[in-house]
Amino acid sequence: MTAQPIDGNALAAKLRAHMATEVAALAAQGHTPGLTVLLVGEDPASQVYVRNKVKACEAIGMASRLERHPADMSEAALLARIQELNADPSVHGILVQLPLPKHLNADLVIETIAPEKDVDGFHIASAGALMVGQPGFKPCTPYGCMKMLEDIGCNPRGKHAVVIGRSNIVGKPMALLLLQASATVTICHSATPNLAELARQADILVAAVGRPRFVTADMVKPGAVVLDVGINRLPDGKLCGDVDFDAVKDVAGWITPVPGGVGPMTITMLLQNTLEAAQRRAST
Ligand SMILES: Nc1nc(=O)c2c([nH]1)NC[C@@H]1CN(c3ccc(C(=O)N[C@@H](CCC(=O)O)C(=O)O)cc3)C=[N+]21
Repeated sequence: MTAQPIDGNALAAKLRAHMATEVAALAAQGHTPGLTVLLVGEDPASQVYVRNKVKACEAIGMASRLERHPADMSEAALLARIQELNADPSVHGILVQLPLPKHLNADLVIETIAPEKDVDGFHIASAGALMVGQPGFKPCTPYGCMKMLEDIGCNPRGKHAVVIGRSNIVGKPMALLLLQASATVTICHSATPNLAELARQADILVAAVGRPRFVTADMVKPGAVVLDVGINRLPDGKLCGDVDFDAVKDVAGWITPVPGGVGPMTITMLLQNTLEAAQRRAST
């Protein structure tokens, strides 16, 4: 059996084309959706990601601003800048690129973003809303994974979903979204003794571990949907997921590649959240 690839670039393009029409409608009313990305320091990977986000905004007609700040920016200055952006009506979404330099308290920085502009979905208010099923911004990577399931016609209801990883930005919100969609959810992590055995029971397997090719073919149930959230840079410079794609593709029913899978969907859902922030603002 050969798995069908889930083309994140194609789905992203389809969703972005639809969003572009909504952006144009808002712009015509004088509410061009605006995203401001704050980059502190010069981490080379962050530079690339941030540029991709800004380009993606511009491609669908959104206004995006990239603010670069020096690596030694003080916490007080960063918090003050976020407060200014909170008060700026032309800014609908604020994204502070992570990781931040060590001297900055990332939790405090994120909690300073106004929840209605938290398009990353990282604020405690967004996490809490997701936890109790109230409206709020969903973290972009798990949100994008849910869109991919929808696109291939995979309804999680009654399925066993296994999430490997328990981070606040992927594993935990992914599990909550799957639970909300009525899956039976298992979360595995580094202290799970029978991780391979649990993974093998998954109808939907989400790998968010951060270790290249962690999920091997023997950990996958034949026909399962495998979503690979990992973006690992190998010593040769190539990108590689958390799933051993070449082996797992012969077992799974569906599989996301890396690159070209979940990554482009993460950026797409950032655009979606920014669009929603602008729509809410325009209707008040
Ligand atoms: N506040 C904040 N929000 C984030 O969403 C955030 C962040 N900080 N810090 C860094 C990570 C990383 N991240 C990626 C998103 C898309 C791709 C992506 O589209 N990757 C392409 C490949 C790009 C390449 O070739 O390098 C793909 O998978 O096809 C990658 C990485 C968002 N992050």
